[in-house]
Amino acid sequence: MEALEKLKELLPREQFEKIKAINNPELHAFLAEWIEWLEPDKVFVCTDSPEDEHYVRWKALYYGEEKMLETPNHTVHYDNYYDQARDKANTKLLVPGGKKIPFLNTKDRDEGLKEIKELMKGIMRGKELFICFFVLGPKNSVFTIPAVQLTDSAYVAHSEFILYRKGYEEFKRLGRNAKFFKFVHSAGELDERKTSKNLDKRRIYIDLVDETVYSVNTQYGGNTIGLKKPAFRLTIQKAVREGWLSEHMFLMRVNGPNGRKTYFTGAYPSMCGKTSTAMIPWENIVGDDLTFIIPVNGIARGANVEKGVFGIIQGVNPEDDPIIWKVLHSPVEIIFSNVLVKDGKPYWNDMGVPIPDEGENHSGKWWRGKRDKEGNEIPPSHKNARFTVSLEHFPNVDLEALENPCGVEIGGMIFGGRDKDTWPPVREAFDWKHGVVTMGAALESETTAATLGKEGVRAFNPMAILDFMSVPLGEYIENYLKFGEKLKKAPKIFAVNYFLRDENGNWLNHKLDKAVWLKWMELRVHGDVDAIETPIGYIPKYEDLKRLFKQVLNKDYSREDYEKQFTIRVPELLAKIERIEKIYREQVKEVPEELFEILEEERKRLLEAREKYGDYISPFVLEK
Ligand SMILES: Nc1nc2c(ncn2[C@@H]2O[C@H](COP(=O)(O)OP(=O)(O)OP(=O)(O)O)[C@@H](O)[C@H]2O)c(=O)[nH]1
Ligand SMILES: O=C([O-])CC(=O)C(=O)O
Ligand SMILES: [Mn+2]
Repeated sequence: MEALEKLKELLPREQFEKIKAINNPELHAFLAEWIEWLEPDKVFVCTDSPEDEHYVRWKALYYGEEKMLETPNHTVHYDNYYDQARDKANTKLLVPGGKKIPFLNTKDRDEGLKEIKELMKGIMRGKELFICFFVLGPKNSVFTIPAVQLTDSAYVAHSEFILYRKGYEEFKRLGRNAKFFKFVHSAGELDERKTSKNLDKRRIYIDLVDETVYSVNTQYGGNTIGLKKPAFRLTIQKAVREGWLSEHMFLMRVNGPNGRKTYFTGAYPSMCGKTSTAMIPWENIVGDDLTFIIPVNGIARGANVEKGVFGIIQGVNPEDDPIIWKVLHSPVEIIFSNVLVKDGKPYWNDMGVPIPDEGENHSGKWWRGKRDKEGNEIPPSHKNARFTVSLEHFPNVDLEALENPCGVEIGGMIFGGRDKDTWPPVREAFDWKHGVVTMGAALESETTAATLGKEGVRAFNPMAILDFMSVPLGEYIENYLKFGEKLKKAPKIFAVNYFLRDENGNWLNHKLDKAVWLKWMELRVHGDVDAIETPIGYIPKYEDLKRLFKQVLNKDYSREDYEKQFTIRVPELLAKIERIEKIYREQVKEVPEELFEILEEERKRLLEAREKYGDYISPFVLEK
């Protein structure tokens, strides 16, 4: 039977008409196949109308996946206690023959599709299926990628309305020409708290051939929100094939002297400061997690893939994050997830105000001192508890940049991670390739609560993207190196480290110091300040930072602090090169030879410097 005829049988008239209005046989076939397979009791097709969005929002409450809070438009959602982060082990790339690719979790495509189909057969009995259309990137632009989401979670659909641009009209406009991504999600059976129950059958399978992602028996956003991390695997593959960049990066405007606007991207692993950097007072946010960068007439132009924030709430306090704090306390549409709720108010760890001793949280009824099955004390909120809100509600959003179909010109690209002892707080690469290799491809960071598993382990995480990598790493890096050659003027590359510690484990920097590093980088993009040449790139001069600390933070910055922070730590840097080289030689294997040459040059520079100045080199010595 023809797909459209089948859909006519499967759907009530009103819903069918909405699908019929999109002239795309591939879409019809996909929907007919899956609606029949999932066996929902009810189907709702979302158009771009405010009524349809409202319907989804309402259903999240009606089905109990979200609850109302006291402030209008605020809701809370809980994920299962053991479903609080991305499940790396059960997230697999389906590739023909199950080809083993270093650092990628692959599975035979046929086997994977068979397994996921069996898990999903009839899984929506008794439930309502939401069919939603969105686009990645600004509408009607070189960045736009349409996507269709099927989900039985009104919470997931609701989150997507907050985070992505609506795409029903775009599907209608494109008709048969739409090349689109597909996402099929089911939260599976729910318990009495409306959280996914069958976590042993949690699976996130990415079909790279058919550009479709399946996610089942989970609700946590990182596993389920199709257009976020599931789509990211697909866009990385697409970007590498087509010669552009799809990155785990914030996008922000740094305001220079005399009204100058300079745009930066920044790639830091999950929970390592993208949101807190892009939200820093003084500057303007465009995006906080995912950026597309496309070469247009020799210029690298960037756009936010999303239009909202799925941000970490722990630690958000009125002093360090005044803007987020204010938005979280205003009556705009927000979903709080996995926070403590007492008398209709949300609370979270380290919020800088007193927190009640009991209430409801991700563990159910909670009291201070409560322990879980493993004997661990349960904090008020989960470390990976988050808030979901549209960027339009932030007073610091750069709306023009967010909506510009041509994106914005990227002046600088930053890499950073959780590194307690090796990299200085900020430095600039000698050139594109030096930055790509020694800052991007060599990135390491300690693991965090954004993924299930042990925290605080130093791990190789090139470009902060390893969790999402979907092509062989060597190909990804080659694409990066070549990208620079397509540009008349390549963005400057920088590396930052917010997480340096002293011998006693104390942070060497305050959370707001990054405001100064940003201003310095902005000046460097335009050649407005000199810098000190070191074996690992250019670092700031003390006088410039002293002036900027005063100007930006109204703080005195001492020579001692500067020296401690910017000392070139030769043994640690050499050890890092050893580790990275070994990983690329022995594990990744197929890598452009250039990567090894660039690492070798850096090693040589470090060895020569050690000969001259010793293991720990003060920046004042190098300045001379
Ligand atoms: N010590 C220290 N911690 C910081 C700093 N900046 C951010 N953090 C911590 O980093 C964590 C938050 O990182 P986010 O900015 O929300 O993370 P993100 O990179 O946006 O992560 P995802 O949304 O998971 O991709 C919190 O635990 C912050 O306290 C800093 O300058 N110093
Ligand atoms: O995708 C998520 O779960 C949230 C996020 O940004 C990340 O983990 O990098
Ligand atoms: Mn992220």
